[in-house]
Amino acid sequence: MPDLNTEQLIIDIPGRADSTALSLQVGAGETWGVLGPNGVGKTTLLHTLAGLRKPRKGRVKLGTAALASLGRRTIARRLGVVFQDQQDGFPATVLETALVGRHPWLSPWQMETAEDERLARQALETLGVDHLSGRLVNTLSGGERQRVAIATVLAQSPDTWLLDEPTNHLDLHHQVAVLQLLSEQARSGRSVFMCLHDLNLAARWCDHLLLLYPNGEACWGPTETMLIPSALERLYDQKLITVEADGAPVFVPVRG
Ligand SMILES: Nc1ncnc2c1ncn2[C@@H]1O[C@H](COP(=O)(O)OP(=O)(O)OP(=O)(O)O)[C@@H](O)[C@H]1O
Repeated sequence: MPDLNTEQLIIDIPGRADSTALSLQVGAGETWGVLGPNGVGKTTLLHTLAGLRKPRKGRVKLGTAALASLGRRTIARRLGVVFQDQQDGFPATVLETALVGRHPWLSPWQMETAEDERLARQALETLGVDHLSGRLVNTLSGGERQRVAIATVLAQSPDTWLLDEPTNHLDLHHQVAVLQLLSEQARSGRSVFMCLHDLNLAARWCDHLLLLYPNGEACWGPTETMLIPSALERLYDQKLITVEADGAPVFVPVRG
């Protein structure tokens, strides 16, 4: 039984014709990458999968249940979302922010317990931002904020992770550390579905890819079947050179 699936899903982008209907089955243990050029609808898709936007057609299901039939708390226990450039509504410390990840597991008006704090601190430590726990999030660097956002979802402990550009703002070491963490989450039976701009990171870390083309076409499947240089060149309107490194293809843009 896939954790997250879509049935003939068409996302709603105002003023744009219907794109290819997406019937995706994101299984437990799988890591999916969504690739496509700017403005193609990656974020809109992620928001639709999170239940934050209504599909134009079709539906999203969590397990056997239609997402639209589930309450926000149930969804929040099962789906964790890392948004692109998350803006904080009010000033909060790093620890308070990570504790928000525990809220779906509390009953209304219940205060966080010592165990919630332990889990939040542990998540901050995993992302290497525990030394910042007393700092206001709005004083952090872009990469530090991104790691706090990921730690918050780690503290939430959902079955399914949805991430919009999780490597944004991260240096190379932290990009790899975050992708490694997401792979470990998948290995422990969770599912991971993320938008990525870096084709090579996606090729290396994702076992499934969804390609969204500007003309509304889409295709998806196991990564090795999606890494066809001509298809990737058409995706980005960019000539590529393919080389092999560490037993896997690496795509380098042609200069000029
Ligand atoms: N509320 C809205 N009203 C009108 N158009 C919108 C709205 N929200 C998004 N769009 C448009 O929908 C399209 C898809 O946007 P989306 O953010 O999903 O793209 P994306 O693939 O994530 O892009 P990027 O790679 O630049 O992050 C864009 O052309 C965007 O301008």
